[in-house]
Parts: sequence; structure tokens; C-alpha cells
Amino acid sequence: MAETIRELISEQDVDRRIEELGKQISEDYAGKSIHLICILKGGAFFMCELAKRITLPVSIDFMYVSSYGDATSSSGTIKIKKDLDESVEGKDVLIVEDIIDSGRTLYFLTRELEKRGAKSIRLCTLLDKPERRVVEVPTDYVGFQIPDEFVVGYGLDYAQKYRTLPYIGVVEGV
Ligand SMILES: O=P(O)(O)OC[C@H]1O[C@H](OP(=O)(O)OP(=O)(O)O)[C@H](O)[C@@H]1O
Ligand code: HPA
Ligand SMILES: [Mg+2]
Repeated sequence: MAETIRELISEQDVDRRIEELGKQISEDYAGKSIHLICILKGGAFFMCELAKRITLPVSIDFMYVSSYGDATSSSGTIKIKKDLDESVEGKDVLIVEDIIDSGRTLYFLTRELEKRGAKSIRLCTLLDKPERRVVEVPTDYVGFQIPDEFVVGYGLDYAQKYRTLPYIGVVEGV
């Protein structure tokens, strides 16, 4: 069977949900500024859309961590491929991810940012796949809970392909 993509969440539904998340985050952090930490590569697409919808002062930084490579399951080893440019000490940090799957990446990141002295650490993820969790991690803001299927689009890749799809789809035939 050839590799095909089945739409799971439409572009319109993703946009609408990001709008809601931006509003909720702006209310919850009222009076504060937020330091967004985008987890590359997948989180970049979501972060740009989310940041535009937060009505508070926002600063942004990027970290590139990767564990999947070209596979559909985690290698279990998280590597920092590009570190943050700025210190997180004393900052209200909001980690922005495209997906929480096994939870290993988020667990690693949370511990790392705690060690570096962040004042508070929360997570905003576009997608959450709770059935696959290996490590328990708190998810503060979740766009959509999805079933146990390998998804692509809106930053998510399968072997570096499909990141630029404007909707979320399931890879079939692999
Ligand atoms: O909960 P987990 O099982 O740890 O999976 C989630 C992580 O896996 C993906 O990153 P990936 O390693 O594919 O890097 P990428 O964003 O560059 O594609 C995704 O962007 C998350 O960072
Ligand atoms: O379902 C997924 N798709 C793409 N990348 C991922 N990284 C963890 N889970 C996924
Ligand atoms: Mg990936």
C-alpha cells in the first residue's frame, strides 16, 4: 500500500483551537510576561501562531531536542542539538511543543529547566497522545487529545516529510 495521509484535524479546527489557547493563556498569566520556549523542529509552526494570539508581553527562545529521528517510535534517548540562547532563571517559562507522546522529551526538558532556575514551568502542546505515555508528565494546555496513531502536519514529521501540511493527518501505509 502506498504512503497516504488521512486528515484527522482540519486547518480550521486547529486555527480555532489555537485562538482559544492564546486567550486562556493570556487570562491565566495576566499581569506577567511569558518566556516561550519553542521545541524545534516540530514546535516552531505552532509557536508562531500561538505567540500572535497571546495579548501579554512575550519573549521567545528555541531549543532543539530530538529523539525520533526517522522512526515512528522514540529512540528513548533525548539529545540537545541546539541549546537556548538566554538564561531561564527567574522567568515564567511556557514550553511550546507540537506533541506529547511517550512524555520522555517533556520529562527531560522540565527537569533541565528546573535545574536552570526557571521561576515557573508550564507546557502548551498542540497534541496529546495519552495512550502512549511511558513517563507521567503534567500537561497544562492541550490543543487536542488524539488516539494512538502516528500523525503529521503543522510541524510534525514522518522522516522529515509533511511538516508543512496546514492540517493534522495520519500516515497510512507505512
Ligand atoms: O513525548 P515524546 O515521545 O518524547 O515525543 C514528543 C517529541 O517527539 C517529537 O520530536 P522529534 O524527536 O521527532 O523531533 P522534531 O520535532 O525535530 O521532529 C515531537 O516534536 C516532540 O518533541
Ligand atoms: O505521532 C507523531 N508524529 C510525529 N512526530 C511524533 N513524535 C512523537 N509522536 C509523533
Ligand atoms: Mg520528528
